Amino acid sequence: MELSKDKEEILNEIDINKCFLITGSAGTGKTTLGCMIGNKLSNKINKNQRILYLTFSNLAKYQISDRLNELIKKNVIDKQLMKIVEVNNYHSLWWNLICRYKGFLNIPEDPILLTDEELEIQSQEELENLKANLKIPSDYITNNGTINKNKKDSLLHILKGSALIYNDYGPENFGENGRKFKGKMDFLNEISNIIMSRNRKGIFSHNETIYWVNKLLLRHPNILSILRAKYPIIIIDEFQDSDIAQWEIIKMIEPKTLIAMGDAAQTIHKWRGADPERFNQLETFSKDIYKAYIHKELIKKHRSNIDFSNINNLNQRSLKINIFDTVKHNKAKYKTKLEVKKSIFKKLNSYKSIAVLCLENKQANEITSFIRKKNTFNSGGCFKGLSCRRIGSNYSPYEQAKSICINLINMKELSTSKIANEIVNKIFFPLSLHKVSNRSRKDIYIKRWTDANNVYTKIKKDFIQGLNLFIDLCFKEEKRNSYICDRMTLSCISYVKHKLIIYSNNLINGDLLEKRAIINNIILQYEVICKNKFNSDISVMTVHQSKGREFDFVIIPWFADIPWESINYGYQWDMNNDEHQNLFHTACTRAKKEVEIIYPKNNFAL
Ligand SMILES: Nc1ncnc2c1ncn2[C@@H]1O[C@H](COP(=O)(O)OP(=O)(O)OP(=O)(O)O)[C@@H](O)[C@H]1O
Repeated sequence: MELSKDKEEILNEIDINKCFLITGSAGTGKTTLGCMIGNKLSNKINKNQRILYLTFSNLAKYQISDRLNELIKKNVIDKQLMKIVEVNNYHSLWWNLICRYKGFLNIPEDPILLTDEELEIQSQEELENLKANLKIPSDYITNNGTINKNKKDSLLHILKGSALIYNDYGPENFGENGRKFKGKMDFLNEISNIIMSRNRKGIFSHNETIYWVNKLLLRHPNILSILRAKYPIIIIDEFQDSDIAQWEIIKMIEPKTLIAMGDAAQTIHKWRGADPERFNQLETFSKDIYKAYIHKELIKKHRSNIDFSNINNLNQRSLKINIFDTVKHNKAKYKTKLEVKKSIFKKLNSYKSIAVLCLENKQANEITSFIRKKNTFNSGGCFKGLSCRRIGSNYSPYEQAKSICINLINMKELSTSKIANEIVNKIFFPLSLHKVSNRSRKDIYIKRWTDANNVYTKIKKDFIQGLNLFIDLCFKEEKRNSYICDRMTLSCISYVKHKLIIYSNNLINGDLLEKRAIINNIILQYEVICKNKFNSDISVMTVHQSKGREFDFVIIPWFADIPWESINYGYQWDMNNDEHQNLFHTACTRAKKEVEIIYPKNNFAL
């Protein structure tokens, strides 16, 4: 890989005890450069230390691991780097710390993380209790005594954990979500107590983990020192999206060398506290700590020769439909889905990777089902069903299977029972296998726990039979979430199943490194097979989930200033809102070759 001059300069200058801010627009190679920086600094740490490559979400974590693998394959970086660099996201890092140091936090049980569904049920119940005890501020209650429908979501939102950090750092620092609670500190305090008592029983949601890590590090300087010693070098990707609480912890760790990378134009988490002001805060912080603070701007774009941030380079397709006419909204939706599928068919053979990027999950789910289904028309004729991946969905077997493999690589001990635990936890996360009492879960969860426990026991007794049971449960989960199991899904799961069986046979012989290499290979082959087998790689996701990814062809459906669902409900593109401008910019710049935007006549969002 040829290095542009700007990157060469950075790699020459990079050294320990320095703080770097590397900015650059989409596709200028920030993530790639982060991997190379890790490579350059790898000889500056000892064998017990790690370079922490920190990012935002699970999906972004996989992106970085993929990039590392790619660069190893191209011999740009050393393959030993996989063992030196720990790629992690904020949430997992916090969660690992809580699990490891639970005793210091007075958390008696083995802590468990609630699933989204569990958290929803739990917070609904807590909201009802608050209402029954007249603890909800009057402006949330309507004249007939019910909770205001529009405000209910924000109440549930703080009950799901955010109240703790709003209470600690001030709600005004957490974007639109937090600002709704400005001036309501007593109420936030009340909710924080509810959440804390839930946490003290060992039950958590991701949202409050950062609060506990903050307390842990403030109260136990020795733990902070351990962390500081373990991660002398921290590289942060997508720095523009970190919130104040995340930034405070990085400042506390105060790594010897800090490298932050970002692009203000891709700030898409303002609604929850992201702020490009972080760039200035980094500079201020670095002054007293580091030998040097260096800001570099990457200029050369590698992803594409076309500037997709320029509206003139986008193909715009107006649907012959006027939403305010006699036409039903459902018909508008149907036409959009049809248009998306038509575009995919047209480009299937020209482009290797195609992505449909939506504003919201619901839209992405509907489009996924439509693409996977066979569609027949009244006028005769039909569209056949196509395999496509729904990236970002919690239970997508494709992502599940891949994350299982990645987790296997990261496992310190490799034993059958570890693998069993890992697999079961992935699917039935967070139902802790030994700790869940019948009283602590509703019937449906007890049922799922029983299923999980069966897989666990089976895998320990007979690995292959256990895996079969696991695969069956994957399908069951897939159906529960009403995604159609298509050829791609089936093929992915059975491929991983097959490879895991081979892997289990290898468990008997070979050393740890060899085993890790085997799994590493599985992931690479898995990706290649999926792409080759289905000749085109079609994925559907939200724009948020597409962060850091790239595709030959990007389709943005329903780029309209009215919501997808109906004109009174749902989420709509609002290009007067700078966060939406950034989202649109992020979506368009995922493309390497072509972008197509589809919208109903007269409702183009720009
Ligand atoms: N020095 C280089 N030479 C050639 N190609 C490169 C180079 N650096 C990066 N690329 C390629 O350019 C593309 C974009 O790189 P990368 O994802 O690292 O950019 P980025 O700045 O992190 O993008 P984004 O901000 O959109 O996430 C990738 O396909 C990568 O392989």
